[in-house]
Amino acid sequence: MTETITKVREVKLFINGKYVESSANQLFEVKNPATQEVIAHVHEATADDVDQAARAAREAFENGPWRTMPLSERCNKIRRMAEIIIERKEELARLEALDVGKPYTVALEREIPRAAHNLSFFADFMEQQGGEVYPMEDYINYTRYEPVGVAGLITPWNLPLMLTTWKLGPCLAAGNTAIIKPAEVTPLTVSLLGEIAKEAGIPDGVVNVVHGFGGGSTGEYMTTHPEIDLISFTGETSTGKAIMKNGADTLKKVSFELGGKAANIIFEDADLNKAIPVSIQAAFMNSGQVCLAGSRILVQRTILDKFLEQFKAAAAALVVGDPQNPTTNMGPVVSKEHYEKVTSYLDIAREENSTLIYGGKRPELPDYLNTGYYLEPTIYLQENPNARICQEEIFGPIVTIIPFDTEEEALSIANATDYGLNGIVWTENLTRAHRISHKVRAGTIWVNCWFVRDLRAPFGGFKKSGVGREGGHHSLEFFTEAKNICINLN
Ligand SMILES: NC(=O)C1=CN([C@@H]2O[C@H](COP(=O)(O)OP(=O)(O)OC[C@H]3O[C@@H](n4cnc5c(N)ncnc54)[C@H](O)[C@@H]3O)[C@@H](O)[C@H]2O)C=CC1
Ligand SMILES: O=C(O)/C=C/C=C(\O)C(=O)O
Repeated sequence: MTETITKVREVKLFINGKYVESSANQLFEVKNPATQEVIAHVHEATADDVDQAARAAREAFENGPWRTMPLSERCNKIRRMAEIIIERKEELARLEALDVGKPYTVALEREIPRAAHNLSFFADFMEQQGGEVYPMEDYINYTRYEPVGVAGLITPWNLPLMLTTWKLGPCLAAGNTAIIKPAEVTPLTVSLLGEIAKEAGIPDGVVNVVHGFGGGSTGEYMTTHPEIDLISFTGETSTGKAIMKNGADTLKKVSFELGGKAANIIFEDADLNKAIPVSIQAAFMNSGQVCLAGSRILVQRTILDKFLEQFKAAAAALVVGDPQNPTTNMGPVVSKEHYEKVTSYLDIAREENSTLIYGGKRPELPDYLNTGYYLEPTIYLQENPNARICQEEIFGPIVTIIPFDTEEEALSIANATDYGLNGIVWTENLTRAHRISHKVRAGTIWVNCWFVRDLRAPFGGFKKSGVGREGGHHSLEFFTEAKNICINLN
């Protein structure tokens, strides 16, 4: 292993253009999920530190040049951030693989480029925005979209740099200043965003990064701080509820992208040559730690045996191993706590009389990975769509296949969930594709594909999968205040 991988880093806060230490000298450890080795000592932001960050961000917003500089200048600096991310992409991908346990190749080829694109996309998109004009007989109204102020961006551990920049891009393009808090288990790549912003010429105080935990720690200090105007959050549904409650006293604007339990519906006329490999990705990409995962596979009974045979063979072909190895398809799950949660579903599945089709135990691995949080890609068959493994977000490499007979039954199972982030449909019948897409209650429906993203499109969840939408003008609306100006023409 290279020195970049094995060294233990000290990760500091980034406030007002400088790396600073925790004011209470509180540090916590971060471990490599593939080996349990300590990889970082991270400074935890106290209430005072969050206050410092909020003051710096407020000062940069009110009195700094950021929100008033020419739009092209602001957007050029954001695009420069994107370029720096690409210039540092191998380093960032190594860190993401080390911290999250995701395959290096996936981070390098997919997530880090997407992180850069999140920034450059919103810089370009912002520059293309027009306005609204409402003429009256003797008056004319026109609208301006002005930045809201100081934004708190709280992100999860599954796609750290990608999900943080997905919020940071529109936040900065609209002229806000930001305080970012990555998840405590995966702070490494996001901890570099402050210095990347500074190198790109973004003024001090505009991008601040704090580290720490959620309730009773940094996350809560942010959601209750009066100088933070809005919170954009991605993570668990119950955390979204806590943030909403904590943000109520200061009337924060909130946007939440929360959990999911997507139905991946495979009709008998599906092209299995396409459906199987994509469904494998949808089930096991990032060890199933994706809110968009197709974790409930609804298969029409007429093709069930064929599907099971091919799906099982494809799962068995996945290479589970060292995330840093370029041939690895699947690494460990992110942490001990999460491993315990995910593997508890093996017992639950057994108690619910689910049929184990594949996996269900630790894979055989080289000795140095023996302490890693590994689970084989695991497939269950379950006839009862109300079983816990069919209803709860496991967020790990466990997928459940649920048979159905008719289209109506498939729809009813697909919608019988508290979540509604996305759905997936496999059919060669165009009218059925549209019919099902209209009836599944979820924010994104992918037909004969999965995780295809156009950043202009709305992204977010129905029901308990979210509040608000991200993407294109939806993101910009969240990060701006609309102002109407009415001019008397006489
Ligand atoms: N995108 C998604 O849908 C994700 C869902 N999850 C689900 O959530 C479960 C727990 O994972 P966690 O990382 O613990 O997710 P989480 O929702 O608790 O954490 C996400 C972020 O929110 C922060 N946070 C937690 N509590 C907070 C609070 N009260 N106030 C402010 N910030 C707070 C965390 O420090 C982290 O930065 C997973 O097992 C998985 O089921 C986890 C990550 C992403
Ligand atoms: O493509 C995106 O913007 C987001 C993808 C995935 C998540 O939000 C998630 O897994 O949390």
